[in-house]
Amino acid sequence: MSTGKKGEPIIEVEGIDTRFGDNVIHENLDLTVRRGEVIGIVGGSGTGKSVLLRTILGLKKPDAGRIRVFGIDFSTLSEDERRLNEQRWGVLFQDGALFSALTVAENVQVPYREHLHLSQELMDELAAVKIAMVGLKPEAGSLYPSELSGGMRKRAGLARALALDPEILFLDEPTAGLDPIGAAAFDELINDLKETLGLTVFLVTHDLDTLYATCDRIAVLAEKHVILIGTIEDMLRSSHPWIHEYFHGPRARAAFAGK
Ligand SMILES: Nc1ncnc2c1ncn2[C@@H]1O[C@H](COP(=O)(O)OP(=O)(O)OP(=O)(O)O)[C@@H](O)[C@H]1O
Repeated sequence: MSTGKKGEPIIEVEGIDTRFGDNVIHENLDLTVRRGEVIGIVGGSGTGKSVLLRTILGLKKPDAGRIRVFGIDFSTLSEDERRLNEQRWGVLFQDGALFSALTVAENVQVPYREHLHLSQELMDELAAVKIAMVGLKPEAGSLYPSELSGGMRKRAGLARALALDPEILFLDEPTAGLDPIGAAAFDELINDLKETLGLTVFLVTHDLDTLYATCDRIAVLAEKHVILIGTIEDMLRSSHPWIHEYFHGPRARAAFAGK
């Protein structure tokens, strides 16, 4: 569901500092994400990609600076207003974070139970739609997470992230642990969802194929802030040592070969 204009700022991070004790993760970090784009967040291990995602979601409070999502500074909202607006985004954490004691359909229904008052029949119908939307067969709804492959678990997690028709989808390493065919299928799914639902996608990834296949823009985290934001072409032109190594290294050449 898209309620704003494509291209308008949907996530605005202004001058944030983030610390754990003396460990400074972000310093004066700026980032603007536009409605309707898929933005890939890349950077070396430990540069604070996941922490940035968690900070935008309000799970970690920045030590300085301001964050607005949908034009709203969530830190100024009451608990009720915050919960209401949080329904406007969906999150797929790295491990899928499914409840192991619940079936796929029950997992997808968790946000309905949490935020809405719907009949069981309606929740079953809505969950079936989301399960179909992520390319799982209807039978998958009655399976438990332990009965799913890694790729199916990611899709099930995605179905739950999409349960409340979010405007923004946050994905943390969605293709990690998938084989190349499963990862490519997941990339295609992200593109389909972006096209059909007009979603904005905030994607933390190391996967060069995913970057190439799905991202409109890429933001590179290094030296405690976003050092470059732009298209793949902008990345390829950069002479920054890490960016050059990452986008011109042997794995990059393989990912971009023939494209
Ligand atoms: N809860 C926490 N308490 C203390 N330090 C933390 C916590 N979470 C993250 N950190 C530290 O923040 C830094 C950035 O971590 P983060 O997980 O964001 O990195 P990343 O860029 O996502 O790395 P990777 O690519 O390896 O997943 C690391 O030095 C990490 O040790």
